[in-house]
Amino acid sequence: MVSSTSQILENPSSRNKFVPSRKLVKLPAWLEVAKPRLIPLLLATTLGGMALSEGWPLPSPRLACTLGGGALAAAAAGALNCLWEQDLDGRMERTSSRALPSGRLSPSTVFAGAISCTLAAATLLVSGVNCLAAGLSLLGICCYVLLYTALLKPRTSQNIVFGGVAGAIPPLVGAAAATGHVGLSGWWLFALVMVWTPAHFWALAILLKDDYRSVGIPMLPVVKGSVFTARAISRYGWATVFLSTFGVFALPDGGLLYGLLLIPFNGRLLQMVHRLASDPDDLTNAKGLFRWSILYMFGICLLLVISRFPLASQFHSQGIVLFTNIANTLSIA
Ligand code: HEM
Ligand SMILES: CC(C)=CCC/C(C)=C/CC/C(C)=C/COP(=O)(O)OP(=O)(O)O
Repeated sequence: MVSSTSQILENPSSRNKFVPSRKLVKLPAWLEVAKPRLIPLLLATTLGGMALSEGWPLPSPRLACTLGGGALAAAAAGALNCLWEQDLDGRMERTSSRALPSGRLSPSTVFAGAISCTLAAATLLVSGVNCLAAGLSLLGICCYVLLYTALLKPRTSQNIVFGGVAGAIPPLVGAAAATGHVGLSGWWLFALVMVWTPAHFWALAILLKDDYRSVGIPMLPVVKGSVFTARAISRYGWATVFLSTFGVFALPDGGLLYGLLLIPFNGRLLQMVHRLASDPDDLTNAKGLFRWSILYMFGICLLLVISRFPLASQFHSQGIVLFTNIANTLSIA
């Protein structure tokens, strides 16, 4: 049975289904504005950027400073986004109960918290990691708040395609923390998060298009409709699958295990993308893809880390020998 978006939004319990952890626990206002539910996946992609580097595994103090600094930077970015959009959030069903529009926090308090988190992040990253990691984190904050939130989101239906650069920066921070520079592998994961973002968010935007339409935000489903958006999601879904396979070569070791374990993740992603493209008006398809998009990206980052285990390296070496022997046998036959 297909529910309309307004029915979904009017019924708070069904709305919570779209943002899985929403129903888990009511967060204190000062924590809520930091958008903490995004941070684990942002840190997972940071870890992925590290695992792709020769510097893996990082010394524990540097690892802790990178993840702590990244979390503080993401919290600052989330708080500044909430500050910038407090009026808009107050007019949208999904966000109207947030701390600023509901008056549970004052703008000056949120601004002071955001600046404090930014300074703490910069201090932690400069002292415990390096200046490149700190600079990239500050760039991430600027891209999210200025490029996406202020400039692109209210103006173009491609806002999340270009604004997605903000969410793709954490892998670069991880690579910079591991080696002091960003190599091709780090840019590969940056590109993968970029092409993953449309499937992740446009699936949610289909569910929330009435909400976005009511406040004049030109998300793609509002401007072009669900059918057009589902087709666009399909293109980005295939691009994500295609690009994800290059992780076999981006990894310094263990690429073979990554490539094998990647198959079910990509199979499920294509299945969810195809289901949505075949019936864009069935909101359960959009909800399922949104949820899977998050698990998918967590899965990719987990595979990258697992691929750096010694056992994965052994599996890779033996696999190469096996393939070489098979190729030699076939060339002789
Ligand atoms: C411009 C790019 C992006 C946009 C517009 C976007 C948008 C959204 C929105 C609107 C939500 C629902 C939030 C809520 O109502 O509480 C959400 C949820 C989420 N996003 Fe994204 N997202 C983007 C990129 C990312 C990136 C790069 C990541 C991590 C790598 C990410 C991870 C998540 C997670 C984990 C959730 C679920 C949060 C929860 O469980 O409450 N998103 N996203
Ligand atoms: C390195 C670094 C700090 C990078 C920043 C990464 C970051 C915080 C990305 C967030 C992406 C995101 C969830 C956008 C949604 O904003 P929205 O305004 O569309 O969501 P909303 O409507 O729920 O407020």
